[in-house]
Amino acid sequence: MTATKFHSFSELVQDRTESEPTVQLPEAPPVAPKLETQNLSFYYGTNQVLYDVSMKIAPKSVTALIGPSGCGKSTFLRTLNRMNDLIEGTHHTGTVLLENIDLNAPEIDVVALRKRIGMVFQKSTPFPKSIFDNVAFGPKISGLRNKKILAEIVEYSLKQSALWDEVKDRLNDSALALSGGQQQRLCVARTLATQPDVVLMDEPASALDPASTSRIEDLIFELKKDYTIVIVTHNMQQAARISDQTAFFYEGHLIEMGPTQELFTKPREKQTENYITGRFG
Ligand SMILES: Nc1ncnc2c1ncn2[C@@H]1O[C@H](COP(=O)(O)OP(=O)(O)OP(=O)(O)O)[C@@H](O)[C@H]1O
Repeated sequence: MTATKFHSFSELVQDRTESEPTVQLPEAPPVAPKLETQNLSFYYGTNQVLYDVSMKIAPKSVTALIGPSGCGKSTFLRTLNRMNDLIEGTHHTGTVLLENIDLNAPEIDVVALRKRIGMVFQKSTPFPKSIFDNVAFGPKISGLRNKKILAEIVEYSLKQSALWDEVKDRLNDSALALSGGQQQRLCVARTLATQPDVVLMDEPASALDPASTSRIEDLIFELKKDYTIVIVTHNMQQAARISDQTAFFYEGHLIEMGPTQELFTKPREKQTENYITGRFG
């Protein structure tokens, strides 16, 4: 009887590689980014506030932008749907791409662009109109007049923004009678009514009480099934709770970006670590 020869694990691996050619599994195809910035710099007059920011944002994900006050998070967010165009004396260098299309190319229709990349602001700003008319506003100014379709869009958008059950019996009441948290969800509905693929949110919960904040966070989590979401937040716990990836900005530079859990537990850069451990900011 021949004695069995025991191998160490590394020998076994070696034996195997020597005797059989290894089969390379094909790599999973990379997901094309929904949005991408390449070497994006931004200036208010001569004041440069973003420096060579290159970022890729995956579709149907939540990306949180964090960093101390004044580091350029909101400015960066606004470059993603050209909201900065509305501020006089600004300019940028570098490129912003939506599905590989240059957003700043001369042929881009900015109004159409802002429908595809909608925005929700820090303070909810419903119009002094009915709940229905607030949500129907975008489709109406796009020329939609069919009442049945408008009603469907309003219902769909209010359902997606988790407000429908609370308002379905009073769609003709003034939007200004809603609570702060409801008004913010109404503003989300108003944005969704224009059927965007991307929703940008600039501190959407900062003016809300904890219960309303939690509803907005749940809503963001639900919305990422259908939309790509980029959110500016001062609240690191919020970023950790709701985002798939987090980007840390400091003094206009993108210091680090990665999967949220990794960035919060194993930051690669010292500045990120100092910020998330509360040493500054
Ligand atoms: N409209 C503007 N005109 C001139 N400078 C501006 C304007 N908006 C922002 N800035 C400047 O650009 C820099 C970045 O501001 P930004 O608001 O993008 O930062 P932030 O990280 O979002 O800050 P915060 O967290 O306080 O909102 C700051 O120095 C700010 O003063």
